[in-house]
Order: sequence, then structure tokens, then C-alpha cells
Amino acid sequence: MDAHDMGKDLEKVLLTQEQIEDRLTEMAAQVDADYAGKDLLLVGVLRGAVMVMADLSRRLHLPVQMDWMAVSSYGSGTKSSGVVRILKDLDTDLHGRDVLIVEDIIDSGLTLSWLLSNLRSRGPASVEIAALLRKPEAAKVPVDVRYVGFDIPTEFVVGYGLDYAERYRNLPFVGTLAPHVYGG
Ligand SMILES: O=P(O)(O)OC[C@H]1O[C@H](OP(=O)(O)OP(=O)(O)O)[C@H](O)[C@@H]1O
Ligand SMILES: Nc1nc2[nH]cnc2c(=O)[nH]1
Ligand SMILES: [Mg+2]
Repeated sequence: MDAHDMGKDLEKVLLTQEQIEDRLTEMAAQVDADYAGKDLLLVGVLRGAVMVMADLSRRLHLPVQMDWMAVSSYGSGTKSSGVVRILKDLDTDLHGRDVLIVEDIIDSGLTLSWLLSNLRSRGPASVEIAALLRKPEAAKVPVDVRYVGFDIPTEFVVGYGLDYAERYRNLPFVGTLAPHVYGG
């Protein structure tokens, strides 16, 4: 793989930068309306949600707080291990807080269903989810998501925070990889 030309590694673009940004603007308007007058805490899930957190939060007019959790269930492969590990916990006490988890993608749903019950056990006033992408046909466990950017097919996607072996996160759009990349 030529790490200096990501373009050659892509098969197709699924969502352009413009489509993503337009949708995030709509989602931010909904969040602004739903949490008006509340002291909202955004919880970004490292590392994939970095781009969504940055671009969604900058479209909000609410004075939110932000904190981060690092969990990982995928390692360097393309399938969820199903075992979620906390690599970094929140610094914020959730007691009585309105919490919005910000995620890049819901695939099997294992990460978020685990995270939801974990955060709900900490005594918050509410916990909801905003995810840019969802794969409805890949769900292994149901996850109740308040804000979804796009439903996409069951294909492994990269870009806009999403990686393959830690690469491609910095693509400004979402796409699929060409077969030669998986082949090594
Ligand atoms: O619905 P699921 O099947 O659980 O998959 C979704 C999760 O998988 C990815 O994270 P990953 O664990 O790969 O870590 P990363 O965010 O650091 O890339 C993605 O960012 C979601 O957090
Ligand atoms: N990069 C990437 N990470 C994921 N984690 C869960 N699903 C996906 C996916 O489609 N792409
Ligand atoms: Mg993630």
C-alpha cells in the first residue's frame, strides 16, 4: 500500500464531505432544540468519533461540555471481537447529567449497547446517542439511537474518523476500500 496516495486504495465514495456536513447541520439543529435550557454533556467515543464530535459540536449553539471515553472492540481487524475494553474512562461525574454519546458508527451495536448500560449505571438524568452512520442489517443487538446521520449497507467503510488498521481516518468523506488493500 502506498500510504501517500489514499485515493488509490478506495473503491467508492459512499458519502461526500458535503453530504456529511449538511446532515450534521440538521442533527445539530435537532440537538439544540431538544436540549434547550439543559446543561448537556457530549461524550465522544475515541478514536472513531473525533471528526463527528468536532463537526457536530461546532454546529451547536448550546454551551455544552465535552468529555471522552476510549473503548475498543475491533483491534486492527474488520470484525468486532464483541469484547469491549475501556482504554480511557471519563473524567466527568455523570450523576444527574444529560449525556449525549457521540459516535461515528453503529455496526453490530455491541459497543454502544455496552456503553449505554455502562453510562446509565452512573446515575445520569438521561443518556442518548448521536451516531453519524448505522448499518441496520448488521445489528446483533438492538440499540435505541436518538440521532442517526445515515443508514448505510453492510460494508466495511473508512474515512471521517473510521480506520482500517489505523489508516484512512483523515479522509474527509466516507468510502469503501479496494480489495487490494485487504490483500496486503
Ligand atoms: O457497533 P459495533 O460493531 O460495536 O462497531 C462500532 C464501533 O467500532 C468502531 O470502533 P473501534 O472499536 O474499531 O475503535 P476506534 O473507534 O478506535 O476505531 C467504531 O468507531 C465504533 O465505536
Ligand atoms: N472502519 C470501520 N470501523 C468499523 N467499526 C464497525 N464497523 C466499522 C466499519 O464499517 N468501518
Ligand atoms: Mg469507535
